Amino acid sequence: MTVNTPATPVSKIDRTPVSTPGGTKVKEEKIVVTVRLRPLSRREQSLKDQVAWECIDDQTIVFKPPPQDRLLTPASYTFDRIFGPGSSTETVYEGVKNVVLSALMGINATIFAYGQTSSGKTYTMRGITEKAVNDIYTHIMNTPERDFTLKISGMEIYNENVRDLLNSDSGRNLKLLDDPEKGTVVEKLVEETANSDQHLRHLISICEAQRQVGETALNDTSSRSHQIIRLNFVDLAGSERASQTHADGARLREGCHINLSLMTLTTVIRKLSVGKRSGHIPYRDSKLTRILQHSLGGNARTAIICTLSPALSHVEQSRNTLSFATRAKEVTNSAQVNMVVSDKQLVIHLQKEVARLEAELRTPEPSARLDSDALSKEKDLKIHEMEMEIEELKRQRDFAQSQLDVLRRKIQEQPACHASESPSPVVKCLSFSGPLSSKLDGKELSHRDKTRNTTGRQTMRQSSTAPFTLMQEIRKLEQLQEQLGEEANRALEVLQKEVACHKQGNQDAAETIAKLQVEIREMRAVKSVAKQIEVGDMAAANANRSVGANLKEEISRLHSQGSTIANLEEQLENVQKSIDKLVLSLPSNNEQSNDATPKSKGQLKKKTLPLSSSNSVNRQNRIRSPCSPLSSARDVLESEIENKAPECDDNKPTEALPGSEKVTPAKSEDGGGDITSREGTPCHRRSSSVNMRKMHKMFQNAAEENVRSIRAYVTELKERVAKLQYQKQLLVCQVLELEAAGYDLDNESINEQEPPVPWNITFHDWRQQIIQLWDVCHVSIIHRTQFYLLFKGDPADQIYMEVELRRLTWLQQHLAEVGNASPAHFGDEPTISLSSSIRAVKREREFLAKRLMTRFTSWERDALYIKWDVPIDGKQRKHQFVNKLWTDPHDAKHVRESAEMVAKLVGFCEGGNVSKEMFELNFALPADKRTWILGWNPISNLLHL
Ligand SMILES: Nc1ncnc2c1ncn2[C@@H]1O[C@H](COP(=O)(O)OP(=O)(O)OP(=O)(O)O)[C@@H](O)[C@H]1O
Repeated sequence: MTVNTPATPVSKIDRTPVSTPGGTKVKEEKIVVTVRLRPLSRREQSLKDQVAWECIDDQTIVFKPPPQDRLLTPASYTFDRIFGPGSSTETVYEGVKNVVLSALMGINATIFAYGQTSSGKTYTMRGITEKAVNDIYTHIMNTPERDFTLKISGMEIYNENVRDLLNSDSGRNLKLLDDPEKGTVVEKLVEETANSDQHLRHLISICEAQRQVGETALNDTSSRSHQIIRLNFVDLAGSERASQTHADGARLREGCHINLSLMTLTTVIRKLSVGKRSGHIPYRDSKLTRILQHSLGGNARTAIICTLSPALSHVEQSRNTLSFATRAKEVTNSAQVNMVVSDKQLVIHLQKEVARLEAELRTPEPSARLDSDALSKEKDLKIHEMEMEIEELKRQRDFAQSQLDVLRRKIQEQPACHASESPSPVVKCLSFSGPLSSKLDGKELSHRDKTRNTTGRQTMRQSSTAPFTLMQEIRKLEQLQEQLGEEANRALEVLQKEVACHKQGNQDAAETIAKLQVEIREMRAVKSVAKQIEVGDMAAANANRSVGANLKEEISRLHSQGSTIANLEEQLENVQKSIDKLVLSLPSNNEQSNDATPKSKGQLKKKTLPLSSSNSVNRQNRIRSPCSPLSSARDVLESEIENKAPECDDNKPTEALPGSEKVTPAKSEDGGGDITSREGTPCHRRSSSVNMRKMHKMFQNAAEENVRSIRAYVTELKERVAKLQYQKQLLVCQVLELEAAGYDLDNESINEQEPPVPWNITFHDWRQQIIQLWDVCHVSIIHRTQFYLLFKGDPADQIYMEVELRRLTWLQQHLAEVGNASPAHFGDEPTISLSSSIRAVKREREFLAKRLMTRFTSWERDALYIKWDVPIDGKQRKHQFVNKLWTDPHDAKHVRESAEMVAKLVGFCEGGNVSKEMFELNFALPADKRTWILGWNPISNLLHL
């Protein structure tokens, strides 16, 4: 519920304090956070769910796990007020009443309910609204000396579209505009004047009736949109898990939007809770946070009512809600009295304002200077914002990764039979089937190695999960993938708008733009196909069939999706290329230099480099996703190995970029032409002193800059989609291996599992196996070097280690089968034989010998020969030297030193400029033997050996 004081725009008062009877003192205060625990619902009771929460006093709520759930730890939380299952809505209202009533003193006030679906938000907000209307009208009646005009507007945000609840004819997607005076406004939103409390109630009931409501498994009348009644009453849609709501089709899509905007709300709250050092606050990432901006850390008093279900089955969601509430407690708002002025005061104030504007018009120069200062500040701000955005993206990625690790650990700790409802982590399990040859090319794995191998495999098999857990994993990953898809769509929408802006007055780029638009359209088409497949199949999988049968279906379904997703990646790649081309072809790059100090040719060239907002982003742009058939990693590797000057110089200062001077383009939500300012930036006064030409140029620069940031975003998305796809593939392989190992997929019973082996032990075990397999399979020594230096035991690397071990084991088996026979063929492509591998390694050594001559001085070489026991007067010492590298897999020191030496020779910096993701993991199912054998990028090809 948000109550804005009518009449004077808030932002104006923010900038220009006037003396008012209430004063303009800014009062800093924390958001009021209360929690309401509802009783067990009938549905929960019928499912024999248990109460897991207890309100031990007015401010403390405690999680009490039932005795049988020993793994769950008790926890206690404290808030401004806690309302137990027996509390009436009237009592809950008392907890927030002060905030509501402050609206009558001229202060913006917002009350909103937050909680998972079916936790009681609508139930609570209805009551709060009713009570607030009563109190507001009581106050109006008791203050006859003043005239009150009460206006009401109602909107809902449904699937990121804003809809007017009081005017159903206004269309399904109202635009959000950045009004320099009022902040974010919803275009064409109807404001009705309420004549009486009855009329107000009637208008509120119209809003209620218009709102999107749908049935889910958890709530028969689940709100599918966020409702904001500006008077205003905010009722958010609840966060939800598809696994629990059994949502599919439209419901699932709604759920994604709901979760996305709630995620942004959470991010905003989290950042605000850290205080000033949190930097950029991503209000603009969702319409909900954009509209509620004033209520979140701004000029408003805000109360949040967090609603909880007491059920044990929802404990995780309840904990999330409470952690949101804990963060929210730390957020400080700066509420101030907006406007309680008499007409006389208003006239005086307006006269002063007119005088000030007249003075400004008479002296245009200083004001122009002011503008330019403001612009330069904005430029810095924009750069800072972008850096923060990148930080945030990285944080999200790391967070996802750490979540994955936590889940992994959890599943290892839990007996698999507990995994039925809770989300299951991706469990890495390897179980090898089929006979493995231990004899290759005269090299035998020692008895110790064989034992170790067996132990390792047993360990991996013990950590195998039950099939149904794997299936849940697949589902979860698919949901994540769909969310990413939605994000990609949003990025593309923004991109399309930017492209539309470029169209004007940028004829050279017209062709590229047209192509880009076609690509964007195509990409959307691909995505929707992918989505249809997913949604349709998820519904099918919901049928109550045996887990084994479902798993098999999942596998064939994932197979059928493979090409669609590859297509999607390809399209993303194309979009990215076109953006690059577009940026390169922008005429303003040259125009801008006319304005500034003349620059050298080299500097001008740098200006056309694609995207250089940060080193890491640039690097990502050069990275191909791990499981993609396309690879730009190849380019990276080439440039690094050959020490070519890279095309993009990450370290160049951003001053070289066009568009670093910042004014956010004047545009509305759909790319229209209003002149606007960005949130958090000072508003621009319209003044005759503004140099239109300069403005135009700045707008164009800002638009270009946006295109660049979108490009970075697309890159990030691409990487995330790829990783997800990769994890999915891994799961499928696990299922196949379970099957191959004779696991009865139709039988859900799970063998007793032994305690999990700590990752560091597993890591050393796997790495040793990998090193030995490299040796017996004669794997590229450059590849060994890269791999060895990159993967040093970080739990996040488990997936790479696993794939490598899996691939090498297969390769070992394959080489044992083909032996020294001439290369077998799969289709038209020759595959690897032992002799071809040996030849390839030999060529690599020759290449390294050459590098030895160019990379080291003769003095350094002599020192190396002594260290590596190469006779000082021997022949072909360089060859003798390189032939000693990577020859003893059992000597850890030798392995490490070999890796370091090869890294120096080829120019890899340890842990530095080589990214893990650059490994082109053509992770294919064992059935597709060709790609499986080729596995990692055949590095010798890159070196043209
Ligand atoms: N405090 C309460 N006491 C009794 N019943 C409640 C309480 N809170 C909620 N309920 C009941 O629980 C059900 C779900 O509540 P409600 O629709 O308000 O949830 P919600 O959080 O708004 O869900 P959604 O996000 O799906 O819209 C309703 O039937 C409602 O009547």
